[in-house]
Amino acid sequence: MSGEARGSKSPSSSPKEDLAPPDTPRFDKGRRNSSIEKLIVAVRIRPLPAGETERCLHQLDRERIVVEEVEREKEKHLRSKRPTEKQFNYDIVLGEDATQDDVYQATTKNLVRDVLLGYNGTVFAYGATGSGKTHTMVGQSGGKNVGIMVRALNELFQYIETRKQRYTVTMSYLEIYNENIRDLLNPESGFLELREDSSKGSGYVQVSGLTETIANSTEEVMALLTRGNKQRSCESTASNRTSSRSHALLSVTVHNTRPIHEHNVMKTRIRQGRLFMIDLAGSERASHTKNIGKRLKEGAHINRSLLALGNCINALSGSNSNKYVNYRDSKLTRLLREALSGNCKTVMIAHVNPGLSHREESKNTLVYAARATGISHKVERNQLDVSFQISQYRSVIADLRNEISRLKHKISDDGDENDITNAEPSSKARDPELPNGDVEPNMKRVQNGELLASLEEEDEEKVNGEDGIGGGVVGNGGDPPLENQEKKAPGKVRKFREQIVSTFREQMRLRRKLMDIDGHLLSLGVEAERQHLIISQWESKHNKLYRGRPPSTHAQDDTTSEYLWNEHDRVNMHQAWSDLSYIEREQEKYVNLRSETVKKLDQVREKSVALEDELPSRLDSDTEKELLCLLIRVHELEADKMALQGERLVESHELRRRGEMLVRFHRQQKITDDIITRQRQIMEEERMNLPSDLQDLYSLYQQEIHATSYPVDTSGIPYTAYDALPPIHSKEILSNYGSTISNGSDVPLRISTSGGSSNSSDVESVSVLPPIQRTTLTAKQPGRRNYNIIEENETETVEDIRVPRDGTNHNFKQARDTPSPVPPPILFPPISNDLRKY
Ligand SMILES: Nc1ncnc2c1ncn2[C@@H]1O[C@H](COP(=O)(O)OP(=O)(O)OP(=O)(O)O)[C@@H](O)[C@H]1O
Repeated sequence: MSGEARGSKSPSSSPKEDLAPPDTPRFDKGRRNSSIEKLIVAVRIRPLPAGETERCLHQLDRERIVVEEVEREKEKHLRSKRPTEKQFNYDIVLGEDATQDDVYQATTKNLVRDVLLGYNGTVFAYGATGSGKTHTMVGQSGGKNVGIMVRALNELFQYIETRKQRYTVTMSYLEIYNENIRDLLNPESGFLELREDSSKGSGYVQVSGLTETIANSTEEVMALLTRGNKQRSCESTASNRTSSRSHALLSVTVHNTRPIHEHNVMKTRIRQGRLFMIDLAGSERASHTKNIGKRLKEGAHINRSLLALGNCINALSGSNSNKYVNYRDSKLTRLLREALSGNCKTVMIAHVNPGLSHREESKNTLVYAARATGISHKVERNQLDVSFQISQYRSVIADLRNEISRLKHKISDDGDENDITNAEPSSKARDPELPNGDVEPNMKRVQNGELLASLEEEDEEKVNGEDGIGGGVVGNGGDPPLENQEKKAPGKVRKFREQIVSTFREQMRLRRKLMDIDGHLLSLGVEAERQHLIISQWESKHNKLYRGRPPSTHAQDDTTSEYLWNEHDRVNMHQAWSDLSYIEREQEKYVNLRSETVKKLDQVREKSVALEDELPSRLDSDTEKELLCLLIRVHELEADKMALQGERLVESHELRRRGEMLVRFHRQQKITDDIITRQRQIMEEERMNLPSDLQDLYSLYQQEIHATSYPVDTSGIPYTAYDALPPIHSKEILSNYGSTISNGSDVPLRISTSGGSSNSSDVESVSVLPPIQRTTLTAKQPGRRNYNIIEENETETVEDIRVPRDGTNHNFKQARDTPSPVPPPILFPPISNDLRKY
C-alpha cells in the first residue's frame, strides 16, 4: 500500500470528529480539484452466529486479520514448518464489537463531507450471504442499529439545514434482481434499461426511466428509503432468514450553488456530488445454502455478477497501467464502473463471518478485499464557476423548464383521465345538479374574473423581475440584485436589452389579454350549454319539444298552445332564452376582439424575432451576446409557460362544455327512446302492418340500443341477481341478432342459454326495455339455441317460443296476467332537483 494511499485514508483518520463545514481551511486537500485516491477497504467481522462456537479468523489490530489455515493430514507431516495462518492487511478492520456508529464514522462519514464538497463517493458492502451486509447498510429502523444509508442521509440533511447556501438533494433507489433493474421508489415502472450516455464519457451509463426524487428533509428521505426497502426482493434461505436476493443501489445527488467573489468579479460556484450506497447480494455456494429452484437461479445470477465484479477488481488492482477491465459482463459492474475506476472516492466494506463453518466464504472475501486495496484512480471535484448572471439565467431556465414540463404532464394526465370521446360521460357531467354547484376551481375563477386577476399578478411579478434581468425570479440568498450589475453594462447593451424587454412585455400583455378573451369565450360557451340544458330539461319535464324562440310575454296569448304554461315556467324559459341571446351577442363581440389581438401578437412576435436576428451584429462581446440570448430564451420560456396555462384552461373549459352537451344529448336520446317505444307499443297492440323499411329501421335502432351494455339492468336489478332465479322455461329458440321477446307486462324477463348464464358465449347481451318489459336477446350467431326463460317472481310456464331469423317480436301477453311489483324502469339517471325547478 503506497504512502499516498495511506495518507488519503480519510475514513479512519478521525472517526469521532464532527462533519466540518466544507469550506473551512481544514480541507485544503479537497480544495485541489483533483487528486489520486485509493479505494479504501474496510473489513467488518460480524459476531459469531448463534450456535457456532469455533472460529476461523481473528482481528489482530485496527488493520490486520488472520485466518487459520486447515492443514491436510498428509501435509502436517510433510511440511512441519508450514505456517498455519494467513494474515491480511486492510485500511480498517472493524471487529465483532464495532457498533453501527463506529462503522459509519470509520467508513462513510468523510464520504458525506466529500459529496458536499462536490466529489462523487461510493460505499458498498461486499461478502458472502449472511455475513452482515444488509445489517451494515440498512440496519434496523430506528434506534442505534440504523445502518449507513440512514446515518449518511441524516448527516447530509443536518448539515444542509444549517447552511444558507442553496442545496438541492435528489435520490433514486434501484435493485438488480436476476439481472433485471427495478426502481424501488416506483416499482410499477417494470424493468428498466441501462443506456450508455456517450456525452458524459465512454462507458458512462444511466438507468433510463429511473425515478429521481427531490428530497427536502430527513423525514422525507427516511420515508422514501423505508418504502424502497419494503420493495426489495428478500427471501428466507438456509443460510440467512432474511437474505437479500438483489443488489440494492441508493444514489443521493447534492447540487449546490453559492455566490463567490473572485478578483472583484461576482460569480456563482456550482458543485454537484453524488453518493452511492450499495448493499450487494451475498455470494453463496449452492452446496452450502442447499438452495433449489428459484433460489438456486437467483444465487447463480448473484454469483455471476459478483464474479464479474471480482474480475474488475482483479484487473484494476494489477500494476499494468494499460489494463483492460471488462465492465460489460453484468449490469452491476456497468453501474459500478464510475465507482471503481471513474471520478469517485470509494469505500468497500467487506463482511466476514468468523465461524469455522464459513471459513471458505470468508477467506474468499478477504482475498478479494485485499486485492481491492491496490486500486487507485484520479478523482476530480465536480465544480464549475460561472458568471453570476449566466448562472441566474441557467437557474431561471431550469425552473421554467421544470414548470413547463410539469404543466405539460398535467395537461396530458388530465387529457387521459377526462378523455370524453372514449368514455361514458362522467357522473359529474351527467348529473345536471352539478353545472352550478360543482364547477372546477379554475372555472369558478374564470367565471368570477379571478383567474385573470391572479394571472395578472403572477405576470406583474415576473415582468417586474425583469427590470433586474430576473432579479427576484430566483432567490439568490441575499446577493446583490442583478440590477446593480446591469447598470454597469455599456449603454449600447442596455438600450438593446430595453428593446428586448419592452417587446417581451408587450407580448406578455397581449398573451394575457388573449387568455382573458379565451377564458371569457369559453365560459360563454359553457353558459350557453347550460341554458340549452335548462330548456331541454323543461322540454323533458313536459314531454314536449319546445317550439321556437321565446313564448316570452306573448305566452299567455298563445291560445293555440296544447298546454298551459304556469307563471314559474314562463319566467324561467323567458330568462333562459334571453340569456342565450345575450350570450350570442357577447360571443360575437369577443371573437372579433380575439382576432384583432392575435394579429397584434403576431406583429410583436415578428419584432422580437427580428431583434434576436440582429443580436450578433449589434453586440461585440461574447458574454453580452450570451447574456442577451439567455434573456431572450427566458422570455420565450415565459411565453411558452403562459401559452401552456392558456391551453390548460381551454381544455378544462372544453371538457366542461362537452360534459354539458352530453347531458343534453342523453336527455334528447331519452325522449327519442320514449317516443319510439310508445309508438311501437301502440303498433303492436293494434297489430298494425309496418312497411318493411320501417321495420328494418326499427331493428337497426334496437341493435344500436343493445350495443350499449349496462352492468345493472334498467330497473336497477343487477343481472347477476337473475342468475340466482330458477328458469321457468327452457326452450330451443331460433334466434337472430337483435331478436326481441316481450311478455306484455312490466315484469322483467330474463333469458339465458340453457344451463348457462347470459354471459355464455351464445348470448351477446340481454336488456330490458320500458315501459313493457321485453327481454331482448342479441345472439352472436343466428340459429337454434336452447335458452332458459326466467321471470322474476314468476313460476308459471310461458308458452313455447321460437324466434325466427327475421327478428320478429314475440309477445307473451296472453301467457301473463300477474301485475308486476317492480317499479317502471328508468333508462337515464333521475333529473336533478336543481334542474327540476326549471
Ligand atoms: N454486526 C452484526 N451485529 C449483529 N447482528 C448482525 C451483524 N451482522 C449481521 N447480523 C445479523 O445476521 C443476520 C444476517 O445478516 P444480513 O442479513 O445483514 O446478512 P447479508 O450479508 O445481508 O446476507 P444476504 O447476502 O443473504 O442478504 C441478520 O439477522 C443480522 O441482523
